[in-house]
Amino acid sequence: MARSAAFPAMAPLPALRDVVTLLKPITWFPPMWAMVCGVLSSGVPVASRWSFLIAGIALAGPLVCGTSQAVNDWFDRHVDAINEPHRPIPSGRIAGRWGLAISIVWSGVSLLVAALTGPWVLAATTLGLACAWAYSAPPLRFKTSGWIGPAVVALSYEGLSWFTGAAVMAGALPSGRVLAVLALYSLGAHGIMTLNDFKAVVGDRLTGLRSLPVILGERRAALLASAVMAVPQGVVVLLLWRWHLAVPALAVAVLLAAQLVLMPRLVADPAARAPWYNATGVSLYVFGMMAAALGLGGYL
Ligand SMILES: C/C(=C\COP(=O)(O)OP(=O)(O)O)CCC[C@H](C)CCC[C@H](C)CCCC(C)C
Repeated sequence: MARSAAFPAMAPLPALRDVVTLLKPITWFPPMWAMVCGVLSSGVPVASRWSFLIAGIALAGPLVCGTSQAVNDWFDRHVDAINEPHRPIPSGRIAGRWGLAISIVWSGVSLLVAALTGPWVLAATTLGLACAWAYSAPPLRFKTSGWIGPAVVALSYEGLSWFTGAAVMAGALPSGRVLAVLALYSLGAHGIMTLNDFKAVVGDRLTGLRSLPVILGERRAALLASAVMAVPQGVVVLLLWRWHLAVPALAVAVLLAAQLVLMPRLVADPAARAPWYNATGVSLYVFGMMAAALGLGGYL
């Protein structure tokens, strides 16, 4: 008997190279960096907690962030067929339901590593995975909202990673100063996440995704994203200065001033220049995060 729809042929095993592409290593950097910022901002010597540091960085990057990318590509496979047809799932390199299977297995591996690392990390990982699935998967699919989607990513990428790094090192709730700075950088990251939406405006409009560039128009969304990135950093400068952390305050101020110089170029043509701004302005932003963390931890 020929294979029927009731007994479909098993899709071929994906190549390792395509699985790694699906997990998008380039996206792992922000949460790994935020985790390190959290660790340093706690002021607890890193040498005393090496094993946590390695597990925490692996969870923030390849494991939980990697899972979030696989989940996203699985549930976005129809829109990606328009916007990004070369990706592993729409191109057919990861065929059948392998995209979903990889998302589930990688979630399980993340939970296992987190459980072996400790209760704080397990709680943070569970929350991170819940955000990862809710961001892309129905019924919540937060990414369809231009406000809630970037907020969930910003809070989990920057805030949750920084919080976990600081909380585990200190073995307690981080200080009010650390919480204030991580909250401000999470808020600013909302603007960074909006930059990600300029490349997909056509497909998003066609498929009803209400990203900020779709609902506000590209120029107004770029202006808003610039303000959302800049204002929290300005508040960080004032707070650091108030706490007598003059060197980090000055460092963050100089890095912010350089971003303000770059922003008009972004606003002039956001669709074309968002990748350029990601490489320049956003890099300055993340160096500012590190300067603030080093200041809070007493290193600067
Ligand atoms: C998939 C994500 C962003 C990209 O979305 P978009 O649809 O615009 O994608 P494309 O441009 O590629 O089409 C990220 C979703 C992130 C998620 C909400 C949560 C991730 C959690 C963190 C990595 C936190 C880790 C915490 C740690 C303590 C374990």
